[in-house]
Amino acid sequence: MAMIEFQDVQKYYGNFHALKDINLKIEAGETVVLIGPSGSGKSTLIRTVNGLEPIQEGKLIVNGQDLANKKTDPNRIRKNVGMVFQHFNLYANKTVLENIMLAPRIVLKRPEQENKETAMQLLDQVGLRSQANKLPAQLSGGQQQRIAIARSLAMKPKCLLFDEPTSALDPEMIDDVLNVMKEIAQDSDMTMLVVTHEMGFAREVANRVIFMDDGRILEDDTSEKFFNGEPSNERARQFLGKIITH
Ligand SMILES: Nc1ncnc2c1ncn2[C@@H]1O[C@H](COP(=O)(O)OP(=O)(O)OP(=O)(O)O)[C@@H](O)[C@H]1O
Repeated sequence: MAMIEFQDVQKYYGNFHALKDINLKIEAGETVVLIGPSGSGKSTLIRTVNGLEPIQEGKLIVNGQDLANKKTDPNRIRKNVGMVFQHFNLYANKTVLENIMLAPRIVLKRPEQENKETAMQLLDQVGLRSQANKLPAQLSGGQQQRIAIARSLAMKPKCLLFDEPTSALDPEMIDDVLNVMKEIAQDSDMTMLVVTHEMGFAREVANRVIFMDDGRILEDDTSEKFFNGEPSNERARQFLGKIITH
């Protein structure tokens, strides 16, 4: 069974039709990059996957559960589906270590010693062990985002969603975050769905590239075909031309 499956999904904000006829299947272990112009529905789509935005029509099956079914508890989905946001969303008054240990302690009831060991291993993985006792505000944006990724990984999710994880960062911080994401994609069997404008990452790391415009998926290709061939959709071609020349 696919990790994520949209079947004829429609999403409205009031009268505004934000996601139109979405059909999409993402298999476990895939790394999929979602691109498209501002306002095309990328964030909305990714936020439906862990129930942050409800859908109005269709089926959305994530890790075997249908989010369109009112009986499905989004918290059960979120145990297995982590999310990394543009603005990190760390707890400002808790240390780095506490940020990472909090959800496993409360949600998974992970024993304290094991929880701490896992958190320290994750800090090693993102290169920030020495920052364990700092508060988020004492770190750079790039460091905070790597902590946010470690925090998501601490729940041992099957799937990670990234919503423009580098777009709030100074250019010199971006590669550190992308490198952590690349390692996760290459060294684990995590399913990753990433909204990003970083085409180098898309080209190098993604299996698939999905192009959205005006609430619709207009192109869904292997990254090889998307970047080396030509997207068959005219708007996708124009978009690609613009971002690669700028
Ligand atoms: N909470 C909301 N209420 C009403 N309209 C919304 C809401 N969130 C998003 N929208 C609208 O839905 C459309 C899609 O927005 P979304 O944020 O998903 O696009 P996006 O492709 O992620 O854009 P960007 O690249 O600028 O972040 C936009 O027209 C936006 O104004």
